[in-house]
Amino acid sequence: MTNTQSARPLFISFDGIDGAGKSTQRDLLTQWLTDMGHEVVLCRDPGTTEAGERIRDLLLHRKELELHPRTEMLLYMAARAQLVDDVIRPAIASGKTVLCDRFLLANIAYQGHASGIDLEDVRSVGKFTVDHVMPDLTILLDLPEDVAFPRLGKNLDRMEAKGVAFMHRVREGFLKEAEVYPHVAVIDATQDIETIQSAIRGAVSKRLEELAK
Ligand SMILES: Nc1ncnc2c1ncn2[C@@H]1O[C@H](COP(=O)(O)OP(=O)(O)O)[C@@H](O)[C@H]1O
Ligand SMILES: Cc1cn([C@H]2C[C@H](O)[C@@H](COP(=O)(O)OP(=O)(O)O)O2)c(=O)[nH]c1=O
Repeated sequence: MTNTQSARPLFISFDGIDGAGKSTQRDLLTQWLTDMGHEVVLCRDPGTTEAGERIRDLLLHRKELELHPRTEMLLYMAARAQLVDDVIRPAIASGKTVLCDRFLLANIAYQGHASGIDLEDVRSVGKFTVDHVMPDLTILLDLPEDVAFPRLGKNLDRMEAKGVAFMHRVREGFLKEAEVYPHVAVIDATQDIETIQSAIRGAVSKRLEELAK
């Protein structure tokens, strides 16, 4: 692979159930991509923009507010629309590589598969929301909920507080979606941090090669 090919800008999202190790792996991948010549922009969904961070606070930390599943789904979408327009699209346009903690796939798994919103509704609002900006690659960190849950500590946010049975449905949802959602690499996240990172680097290299063709 030439340097030009390896530094081709990419949009990569990380997903998986809570406690899967997304932030740990994203930080390690940032280092590797930076060494390869990528200018990396980090973001999180929901969040990153000022509006998005306020929506995130409402969604995850204002647990006293009752949110209907449709409201919740739309708030995640609203935060994402702002993130796409303010951060992701401009970063891609200026040749930067974007690593995003979660993206549309999480909406489909959490609010669709696990909370019961019609999947076609989530997909169609999602299509409108991302407005053609989709990840080149989604890293899906897969592990059983009873391994991930104890990693979460005591202060559970609104989604984590839904419990282990909910996380089981989220995991099943992610795995089903991996068969239809574009360019998902499912990585066994029960392994040690270095082994997972090397599997992720393998998936990124493979995708870079495909895109260079
Ligand atoms: N492969 C792993 N094995 C064991 N513990 C891990 C692994 N990856 C991450 N952790 C730990 O699990 C916790 C959650 O990891 P984090 O990267 O914050 O996950 P997420 O961003 O998916 O919530 C952290 O304490 C982290 O050190
Ligand atoms: C993007 C997105 C996230 N979520 C949930 C998944 C997580 O529980 C939560 C975001 O938290 P997360 O990204 O796991 O951050 P942290 O590591 O700080 O807890 O929001 C949805 O339910 N739908 C969505 O569309």
